[in-house]
Amino acid sequence: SKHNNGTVPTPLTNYLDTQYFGEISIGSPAQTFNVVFDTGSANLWVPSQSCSPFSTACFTHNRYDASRSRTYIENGTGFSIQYASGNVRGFLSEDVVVVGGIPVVQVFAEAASLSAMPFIFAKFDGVMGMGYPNVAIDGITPVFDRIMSQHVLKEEVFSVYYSRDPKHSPGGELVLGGTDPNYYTGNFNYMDTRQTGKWEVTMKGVSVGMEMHFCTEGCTAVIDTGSSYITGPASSVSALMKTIGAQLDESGYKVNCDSVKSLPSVTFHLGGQEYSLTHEDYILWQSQVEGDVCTVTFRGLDVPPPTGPIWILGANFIARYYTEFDRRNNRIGFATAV
Ligand SMILES: CC(C)(C)OC(=O)N[C@@H]1CNC[C@H](C(=O)N(Cc2cccc(Cl)c2Cl)C2CC2)C1
Repeated sequence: SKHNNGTVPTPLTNYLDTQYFGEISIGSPAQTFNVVFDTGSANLWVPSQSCSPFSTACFTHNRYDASRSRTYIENGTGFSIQYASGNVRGFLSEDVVVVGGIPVVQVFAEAASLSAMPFIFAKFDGVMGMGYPNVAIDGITPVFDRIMSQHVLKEEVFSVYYSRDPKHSPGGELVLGGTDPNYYTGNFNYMDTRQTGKWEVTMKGVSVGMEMHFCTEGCTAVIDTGSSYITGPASSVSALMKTIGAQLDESGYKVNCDSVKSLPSVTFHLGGQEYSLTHEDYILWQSQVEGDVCTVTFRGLDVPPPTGPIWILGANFIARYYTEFDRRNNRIGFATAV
C-alpha cells in the first residue's frame, strides 16, 4: 500500500519529558499498545495476557492476547532481557504488527513476567527496539528491518522529534522513511556510526564553560531514544555535577532552583560540531507541594569495557537536537529542534 510520499509519521506522547511513546497494533483484530521506540535495543516486547495477575507491572498495562488474534502464529522460544534496573521474561510469538499504518509479520516477545522495578513507573506498555539486527536478542529480525525489506519507505532512515514541554502537542513524532521539517530548523550535520552496528558515534570531548573537559582522548556516545537522561562515566559526571553545585540524593542530582539561571552550558563535541545544552535543556524543574525541585538530567553510569566507557545521550539531548538515524549510510544526523 502506498504511504503519502514514502514517509510515515507516528505521533508520540511525552510523559514528564522522561518517557516518549507511540501507538502500534498487534494481531487481527488490532490490539493496541504504547511502546517506546528505543534505539538502544532491537527487540519488540509487550506484556502478555498470560502474565501473572499478581504482577503489578503487568495488570496495569495493556496485554497481548494470542487467543483473540486470528493471525497469531505460535513460537514459544524463551526470551529474557536484563535491564540495569529490572528484567523482562517471556516467550516468542508471531503476528501482524502495524507501525504508522505499515503492516509486517513480526516475531516479538510476550512478557509473561515484568519486574515491578522499573516497569510500575512506565506509562508505556512495551518497547520497540529500533537498533541494528546484531543487537537483537534471539537473533530476531527487528521491525524496522522488516519494513525496509518491503521497499515502501522513501529512504532507509527514521527520525525522532521529542518535545520539551509535556503540555506541547504532539509530545513528539517518529517518522519512518524521512524527516519532518516542521520540527527542525537549519541543516543536518552527520556523523558515521562506529562499525559496531549500534547507534553510537565517536565523541571528541565534553566541556563545561571554558575550563572543564571530559572524554579528552575521545570516547563513545550512544544516541539512545529509550533513555530519559544523559549518562556518563560516574567520575566525570560527579566532577561535572560538583562544578555546577549539584548534590546527589537517592533520586539523582539536585540543584537549588535559585541557581538554575546561572548554570553553565554543557557541550558535546560530535562529528566536528559542538552540541550545547543549556540549563533549560538539562534541568527538570518540578513544582511540588514542599516547594520547587530542580533535578539535573545527568546520571553517572559506569559501563565496563569493551562496551564502555560510554556516554549515553538520551531524551533530554534529542529534545534539543532533532535526530535522523540513517541505516542506508550508517550515520546519525542532528539538526536544531524547534
Ligand atoms: C542489552 C540490552 C538488553 C539490549 O539493553 C537494552 O535493552 N537497553 C535499553 C537502552 N535504551 C533504554 C532502555 C531502558 O532503560 N528502558 C527502561 C525505561 C527507560 C525510561 C523510562 C522508564 Cl520508566 C523505563 Cl522502564 C526501556 C524502556 C526503554 C534499555
